[in-house]
Amino acid sequence: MTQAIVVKGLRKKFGQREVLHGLDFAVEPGTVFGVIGPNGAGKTTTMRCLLDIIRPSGGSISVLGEDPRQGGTALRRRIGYLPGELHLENRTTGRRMLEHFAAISGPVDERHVNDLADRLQLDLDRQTRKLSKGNKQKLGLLQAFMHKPELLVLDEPTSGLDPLVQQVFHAMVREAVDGGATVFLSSHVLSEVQQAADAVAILRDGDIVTVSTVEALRTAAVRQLRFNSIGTKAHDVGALLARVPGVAKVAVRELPADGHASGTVEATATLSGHIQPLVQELARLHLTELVLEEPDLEEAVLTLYTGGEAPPSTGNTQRATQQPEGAHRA
Ligand SMILES: Nc1ncnc2c1ncn2[C@@H]1O[C@H](COP(=O)(O)OP(=O)(O)OP(=O)(O)O)[C@@H](O)[C@H]1O
Repeated sequence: MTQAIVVKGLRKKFGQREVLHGLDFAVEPGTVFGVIGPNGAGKTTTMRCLLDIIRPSGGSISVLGEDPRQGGTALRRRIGYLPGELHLENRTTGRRMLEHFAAISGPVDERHVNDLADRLQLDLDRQTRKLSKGNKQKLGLLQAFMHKPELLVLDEPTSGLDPLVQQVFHAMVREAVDGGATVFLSSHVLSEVQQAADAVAILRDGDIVTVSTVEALRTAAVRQLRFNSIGTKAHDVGALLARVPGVAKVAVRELPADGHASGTVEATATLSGHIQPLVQELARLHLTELVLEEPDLEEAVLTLYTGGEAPPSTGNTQRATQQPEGAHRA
């Protein structure tokens, strides 16, 4: 099947300043692809190129099998777009505004619009100028989803939404994907995309640092490990931990007898990578306590933003994108 989006060597200059330095990525149809990166990384610029709102300075783009520069209105109708900053006409209602968008985007089932408005708890008959930031965002989402497009391009879709409405949004994304649509969304925080995305591209200063699954990020992230064991010398526990791949910062000590079984050894360490080798080694010990914390994915991504080592890319991703050659820059 044709990939929903293929981007090769995408460059964009504003004046003399290049802000996208040759992006490569591909998005499989029927998947959710998240782009995360700090402010100014180039997420919005990439999306605008996909929609032919701005023209690339180099490279090639294919969206739903077409060059956006050639696709015109027919291609645009197949796409639902939520811009980062939605400009609303002030003297109108949400409903009027949606009618105006529907005239551009093609036939829209009114019952579907009302259903989405109900789920998002959005009053379509209010004046748009009276809408709060969150309600404006809901209106933006509604205009992106209402014509059931094949591709949704969503710039920071959960921005300004409260947690309950974010859940509604995630359900809408799942339903769209179940119906065969592809979703390309951006965020500056991982927690917003990790729930929805099959694959995540991390963008930093106009370069893709890595394309990875959330699962791969989780595996690469650092977890804190702490356990107590009895019947083994501290030295032996230290030696055992040293054999486990991905274990670092090992500290072992024998605890004083008060409050603990005599000969209790406390160990702390960090683990990055797979858990199984650690579990195998720990099975040799007599543990009385064990804590392996959830990995801090935000921390893992921050490391990538600031120039740390990239996690393994998704050569093995089934539903999501392949790692295109040249896209990996550690
Ligand atoms: N029209 C423009 N003219 C000049 N520079 C621009 C223009 N649009 C974007 N830029 C610059 O391009 C870079 C990337 O901006 P972009 O808006 O794509 O980043 P972003 O990742 O979407 O960030 P944010 O989360 O803040 O929206 C920034 O340095 C920005 O200042």
